[in-house]
Amino acid sequence: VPTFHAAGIDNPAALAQLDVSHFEALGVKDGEDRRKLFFLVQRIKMACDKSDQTSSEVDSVLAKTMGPSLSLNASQAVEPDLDMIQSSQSSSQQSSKEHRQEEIVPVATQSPRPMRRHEHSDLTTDDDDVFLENKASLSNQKEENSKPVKDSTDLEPTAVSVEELPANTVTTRRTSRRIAEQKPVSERQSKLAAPGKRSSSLNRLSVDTESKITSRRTTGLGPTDPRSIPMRVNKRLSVIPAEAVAPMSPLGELLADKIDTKALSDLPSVQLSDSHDHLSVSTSSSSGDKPQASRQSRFSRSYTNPDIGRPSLGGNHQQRSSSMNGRVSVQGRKVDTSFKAQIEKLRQENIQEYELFGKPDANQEAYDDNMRIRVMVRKRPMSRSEIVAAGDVDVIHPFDHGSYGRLLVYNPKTKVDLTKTIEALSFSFDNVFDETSTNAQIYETAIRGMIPNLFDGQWASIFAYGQTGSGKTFTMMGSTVTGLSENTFDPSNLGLYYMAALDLFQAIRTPGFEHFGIRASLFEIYGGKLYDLLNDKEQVKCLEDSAGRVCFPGLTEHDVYSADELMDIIDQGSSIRATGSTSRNADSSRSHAVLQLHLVETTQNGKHQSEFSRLTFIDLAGSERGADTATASRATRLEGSDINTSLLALKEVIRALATGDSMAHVPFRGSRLTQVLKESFVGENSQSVMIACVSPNIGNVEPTLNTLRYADRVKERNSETGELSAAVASNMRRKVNVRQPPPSKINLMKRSSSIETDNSEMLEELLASPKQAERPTSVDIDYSNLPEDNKCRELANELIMEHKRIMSEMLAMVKDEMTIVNQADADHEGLKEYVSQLNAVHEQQLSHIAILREHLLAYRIAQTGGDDSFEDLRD
Ligand SMILES: Nc1ncnc2c1ncn2[C@@H]1O[C@H](COP(=O)(O)OP(=O)(O)OP(=O)(O)O)[C@@H](O)[C@H]1O
Repeated sequence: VPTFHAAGIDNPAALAQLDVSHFEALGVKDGEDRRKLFFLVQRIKMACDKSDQTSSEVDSVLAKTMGPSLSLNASQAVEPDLDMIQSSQSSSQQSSKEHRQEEIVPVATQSPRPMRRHEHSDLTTDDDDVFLENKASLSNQKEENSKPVKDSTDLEPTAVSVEELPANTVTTRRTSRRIAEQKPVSERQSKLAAPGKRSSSLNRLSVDTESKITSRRTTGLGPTDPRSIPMRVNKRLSVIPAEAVAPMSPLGELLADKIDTKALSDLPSVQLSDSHDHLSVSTSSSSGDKPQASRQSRFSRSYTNPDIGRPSLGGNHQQRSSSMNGRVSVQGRKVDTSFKAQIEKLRQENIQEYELFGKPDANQEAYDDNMRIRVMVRKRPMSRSEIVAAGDVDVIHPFDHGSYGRLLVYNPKTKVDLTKTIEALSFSFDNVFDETSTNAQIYETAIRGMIPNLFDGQWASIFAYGQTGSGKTFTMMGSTVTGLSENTFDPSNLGLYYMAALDLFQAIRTPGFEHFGIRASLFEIYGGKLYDLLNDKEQVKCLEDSAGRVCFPGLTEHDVYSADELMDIIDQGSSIRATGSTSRNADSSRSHAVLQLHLVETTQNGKHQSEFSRLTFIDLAGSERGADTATASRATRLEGSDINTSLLALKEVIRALATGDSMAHVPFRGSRLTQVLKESFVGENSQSVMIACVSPNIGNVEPTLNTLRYADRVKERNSETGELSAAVASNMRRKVNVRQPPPSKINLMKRSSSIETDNSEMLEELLASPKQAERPTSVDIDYSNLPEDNKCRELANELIMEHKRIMSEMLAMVKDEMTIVNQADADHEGLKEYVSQLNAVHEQQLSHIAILREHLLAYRIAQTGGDDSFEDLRD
């Protein structure tokens, strides 16, 4: 701080002009310190830009951020206020009586109005003290009060004669009559205190040094008018050395240590910003689903249009300009207050910060191929119709931080006073992809690494989730349904189906792996029923055998011998997939499409083929909101309800998978979708990738947020730091457990410049990596060898942990239930949907309770040796 002062940066406005690029020159080497300075400067700018506020607010911001010691030039901050008071006083004295009547409204009838500049004085009152200290004057007032007041024109202003006051006193302009009128004393005084309270920020740099001011009536009464109201005034810091007031804040000390005086003094002289926009730090949170404490983003800011809902700046503005040595010119400029302009400004700031502090290290290990569940978000480009309809306002801002990806959503808000603001909500995922990303990049990042694991007997599944029209089918199928159309062939945007098939066929042609073959089946789940898309939409059953394995009697499996052949049959099947129209997508997929690629192994005698592993792609139906289908037919709305139920169940299943909860208790029966996918999840080393697709335009911000919250629930990364939640972190990686020697070398086809990695290296690494310790699940623990006490303790711990987990699940479900019940309440037409949704919720709740009861009973049995009257309620 002294360094700043020495360098001539002696007021907050000047400090605000320090650009982040200066910090390094100032010798602030540490990235974290630069980040803090960056925020400090933003906040100072914010305060400076609030052009109808006094400079004291800037001091307040500084005081909050760095401690009072930064009020280097507090005297400067005071002077303008006194000037203002004086000028307002003199103008008051000269003004007409009518004018006074207009301005000075009796307290009792005073209506709320914007505070005038002269009222931002430093007055605070302490009701009790004033009351005690001024009994005499109060009794005089009572006498005065007892005199009838004829009408408001009787009121005369009590203005303070500034000339007669000592320096450093602050005055207020009020009528003694007004003060004394009708109100009890304490009430009056609290009214009087209001300006001081409202401008409490002005007092932040003050010390409680008492002085009295003496008011006198401008007309008739002498300087020692007994009716004058003495008040406690906070004397400004200008007369007190800053160091004497408060110790330097830790950040202030830090900066004082780190800033290089010489470098600072070499800085070019700074100019004041003339920006109108008001930058404020938003405390908004990104997700309604979970605790919000960690949700505030360091990028989260909001802009407010300063010109709406504010009193006119007028002369006060001029005052501010002069108080800043005349270097501010903030009047008369047209400010673009549109959402687009505000978002653009935020975007630039966030890019700047990302460049400085968030960019990943080039050497940073970005991808972990052994991640069990990977959640990624893909933003699609703006479509032409969106550009026309929404004016090209892009609200999604992805940032790649290497080991995780972050995404800001600029959520537009219009307040009741019509002020337009942007709230930036932050989310973190394993990876985020911007609108320039290609299917090839997504494949390379998340899917290619899973292919060798299939030859290890592991199952894998890939989901595309998102609002209708957000790009799920584009991601799965490619740029033109199959990606194979000659007209629009784009090798980087071939579908994930196709790219995976290329790798698989390449692998099974490798010598030593000829005994493997590929079969494909394609079906859709529509309205809780399964239809075979490769067999004229014949209905297929989904049954569980006695061993709990899910089978699909009637589902056709087709031998395929090349990627192109596979795409041909997918193309045929997709053409009969159920689609419908919603208000958002004229060709919306109304079903979940499931493509299963079975890796089959021929037995040694060559007669039998058995399934060795499976790669499943699920192109989920659009995650509809009620609003999307509000104008659609009843059948469409019923479809929507079924889709919602299955997606809800899927979320819970994937979450259970991510946290490593015992698969035995996962509510697979919550929906047909999860029942069908059970087999893909239960393998302890199975891997899943969720690709959440989002539309970038401002009109879709609400469904986009819903998609992100859905995806976020799976891993619950810290929205700001990207850190994984404890539950997920311990179960994040698959346990490498090679049962089958993988292909010694898979020569993967090179399809485009962006896919050139050879998987053989990855496989070798995988083989070399030590086998991870098995993490027993609750059902795996063998308690028989533990001493009784330990066993009980273990079980009690388990019970408590499980109880906590289930409580949080239940809370999330209650939220979902609230949405469901409110919808039903608002729309009695949709009762059938409501009943089916409620049923699904109950099924899940019951399954949670069953799990908890199991733990409870296990504990009780261990505790009592089985001799317990505890009722088994599970049935
Ligand atoms: N990454 C992208 N690049 C270019 N165009 C895209 C991209 N993603 C989607 N699109 C285009 O957006 C439109 C909608 O995409 P798509 O049909 O894949 O949405 P969807 O999420 O599958 O919708 P629904 O759930 O209703 O089936 C299509 O015209 C598609 O070509």
